[in-house]
Amino acid sequence: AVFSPPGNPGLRLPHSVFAAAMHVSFTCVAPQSVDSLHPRWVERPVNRGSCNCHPPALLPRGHLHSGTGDVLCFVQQDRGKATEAELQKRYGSDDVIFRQCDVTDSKQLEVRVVSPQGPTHVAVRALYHAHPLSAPFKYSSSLRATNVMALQGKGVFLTGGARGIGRGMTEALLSKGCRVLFCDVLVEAGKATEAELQKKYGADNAIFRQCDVTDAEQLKETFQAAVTQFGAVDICVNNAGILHEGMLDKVIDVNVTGLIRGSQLALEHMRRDRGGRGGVIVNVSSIGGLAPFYYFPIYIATKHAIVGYTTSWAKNPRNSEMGVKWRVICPHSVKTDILNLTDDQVVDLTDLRKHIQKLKEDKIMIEASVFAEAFIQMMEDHDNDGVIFDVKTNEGRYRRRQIVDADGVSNPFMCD
Ligand SMILES: NC(=O)C1=CN([C@@H]2O[C@H](COP(=O)(O)OP(=O)(O)OC[C@H]3O[C@@H](n4cnc5c(N)ncnc54)[C@H](O)[C@@H]3O)[C@@H](O)[C@H]2O)C=CC1
Ligand SMILES: CCCCCC(=O)/C=C/C=C\C/C=C\C/C=C\CCCC(=O)O
Repeated sequence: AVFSPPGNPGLRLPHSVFAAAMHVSFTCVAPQSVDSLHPRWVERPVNRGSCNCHPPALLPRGHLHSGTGDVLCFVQQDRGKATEAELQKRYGSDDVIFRQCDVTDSKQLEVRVVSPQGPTHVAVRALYHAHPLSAPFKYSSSLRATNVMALQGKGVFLTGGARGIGRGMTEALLSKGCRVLFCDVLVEAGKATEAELQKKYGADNAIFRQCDVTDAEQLKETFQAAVTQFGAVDICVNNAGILHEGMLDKVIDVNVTGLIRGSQLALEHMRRDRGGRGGVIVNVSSIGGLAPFYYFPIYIATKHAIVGYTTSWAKNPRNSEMGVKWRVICPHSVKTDILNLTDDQVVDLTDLRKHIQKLKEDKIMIEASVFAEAFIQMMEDHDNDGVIFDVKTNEGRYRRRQIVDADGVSNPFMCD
């Protein structure tokens, strides 16, 4: 079942109704400028057996899927082999495979573009077609039976976005075509981030509002501002958090109460059974929400609370009726300002500093941008209820690790 879009008779796209019934997702990529005109793109046409068609060497790492076998085919044997070697080093030899194949030869395509991993993959018929406006243009259908959530055009509300992980996630979401209203108590940093992001993604798409998540009224107004701005909030990321063992009430107010209020606002707004259009609520916990660490017991307690709260909602049997998904993220260590700790903030700063130093030396501590890439993969991979993801250090990708419980925990996702 195929149709050709008006004005582009050479393109044959699968009919979406059939695609949904078969649990197969199809992607059509229409590069127009930078990447497509890059000389390497022209020289190295790629036909990936997954959902994008950019040359891998130019792709941000987060765009490459992991785990279940991407098959690349190139016409040129030597270039294909070099790319395979480069990608296998990064993603493992089972994950990326090169086959020489001319996609204009349908026999070759069917026979060669089959993963040796067998039955989970099927050969795809890819169409290779010169786009009249730019460089070679092609599309391929996905080898994977995953349900990809399109982020393009989604309205996002995110707390604690002026810097660090929140800023990283904001920028990553914008780069996927989301429109983000992010808030923070840090006005100067918030405005500076807003100015930078607006330059890149447009003034209507990246919006900063000053807001303290511990102030229920302010939080409600700021959430409402996002709804007004975007028409609806589809994704709510409760990320704001602090670490200070000397400030019991404040830490609980920000990390737990503020996050729960943010989740409640989002749930009420998104619920399909109450007129909303559904959505995803993402709460930022920590690896310290899953295990004890003696340096900051109060902080750890709040992060356990976040896991408990979010996973309890994730277990609600009415989630599909409400159209709301719950995600809890548990990073290990990400290079941000939260690391700039003073003596009164933790139990044993001298010892903790040694650990932090070691994490840096061992390259276990990751950049916020790398973390954000994996976050995007988690968001796009929409069939992942009950799955734990881990993020391989500084590789910016996640790997499905373990089904926790079929109807249980949504997505703790750990940077280990
Ligand atoms: N960096 C790391 O290694 C890890 C961080 N996390 C969590 O990630 C989240 C983000 O932290 P980072 O980016 O690392 O730290 P960060 O300190 O750079 O960012 C936190 C942001 O939240 C904002 N914020 C704090 N209190 C607020 C309030 N009352 N209202 C609104 N905004 C407020 C801060 O101003 C800041 O911009 C936090 O929830 C943190 O607990 C979790 C595990 C590891
Ligand atoms: C290992 C606890 C991680 C908690 C991460 C977190 O939510 C916030 C951390 C803020 C500052 C310190 C950052 C990282 C290092 C922390 C602990 C190192 C301990 C390593 C270990 O014992 O495995």
